[in-house]
Amino acid sequence: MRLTIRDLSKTYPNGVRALRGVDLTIHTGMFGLLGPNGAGKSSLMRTIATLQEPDSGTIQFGPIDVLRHKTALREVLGYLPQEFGLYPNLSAEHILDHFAVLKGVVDVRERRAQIDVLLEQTNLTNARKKAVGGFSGGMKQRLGIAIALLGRPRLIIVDEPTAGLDPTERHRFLNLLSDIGQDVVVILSTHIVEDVAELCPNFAILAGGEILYTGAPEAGIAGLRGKLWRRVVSKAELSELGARLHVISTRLITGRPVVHVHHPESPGPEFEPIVPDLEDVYFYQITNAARRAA
Ligand SMILES: Nc1ncnc2c1ncn2[C@@H]1O[C@H](COP(=O)(O)OP(=O)(O)OP(=O)(O)O)[C@@H](O)[C@H]1O
Repeated sequence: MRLTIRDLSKTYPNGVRALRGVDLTIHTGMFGLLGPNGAGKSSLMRTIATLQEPDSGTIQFGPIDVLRHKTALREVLGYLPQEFGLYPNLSAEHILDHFAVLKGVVDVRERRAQIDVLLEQTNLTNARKKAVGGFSGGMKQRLGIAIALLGRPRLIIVDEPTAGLDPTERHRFLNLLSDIGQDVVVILSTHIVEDVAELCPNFAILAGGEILYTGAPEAGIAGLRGKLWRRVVSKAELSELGARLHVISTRLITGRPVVHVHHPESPGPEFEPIVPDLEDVYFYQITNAARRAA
């Protein structure tokens, strides 16, 4: 199954252009959608999930024309939104049962079987009878993904699922996602570059409602090889450097600013070459778009 998005645009009534001619082709497996706050990620996820209408454009999932046949899409969709509420007094098992009915899993035995498998997969079997009000953030997210997986969806959308999770829970969640993403389309929307680097064979960078890059992480990294340089600078030098060179990021390392610069050859003897990573790809694309717009 393939998800094809063409020329998708959305302007909210307050004039914010959240999506500007988005084109994306997403194949089976894990696909990362990276972007800063306000990039338009949730707007895109909600539109694919048929929860809001675009102004123009098309979305095709396999044989389904998503914007015309919303019910057909919903039947194959598992969606974990950025924020979701759960009745605190109900048990995980009870909540899953409730959502399974809503998803159309009407046969009791089939429902029980799916719930057992999902509780096991999300490591919640021991907590199945506990009220979810007492669940940790990680447990709630795992229950969220279990709910999203009910009814065996073919398209799974998870919107910023690891925000607020501690490293152990984050890894547990990411491992779970990568297990799921073998034979279905999984879109992981996030502003955490590491999540994409660890999991996604393909990804896109969205900013200001536009796709800035789409491809494999390694291809993005290869495109920067030999063109990135670093230097420790004084705080006073920062703005002068920024005016002269394409500074893609500034990090404080033990309190001293270290700049990463994009340049076809060494910008000077004080600079040393660096091996690019996905974070550099992300910052390069974001700053490049800002420079084009300036
Ligand atoms: N219902 C709405 N009405 C008006 N503006 C909106 C609405 N929803 C989102 N926006 C605006 O559209 C832009 C894109 O927002 P969106 O939530 O899609 O981005 P995002 O990439 O998911 O951001 P975040 O990572 O902060 O959740 C932002 O400027 C946001 O303020």
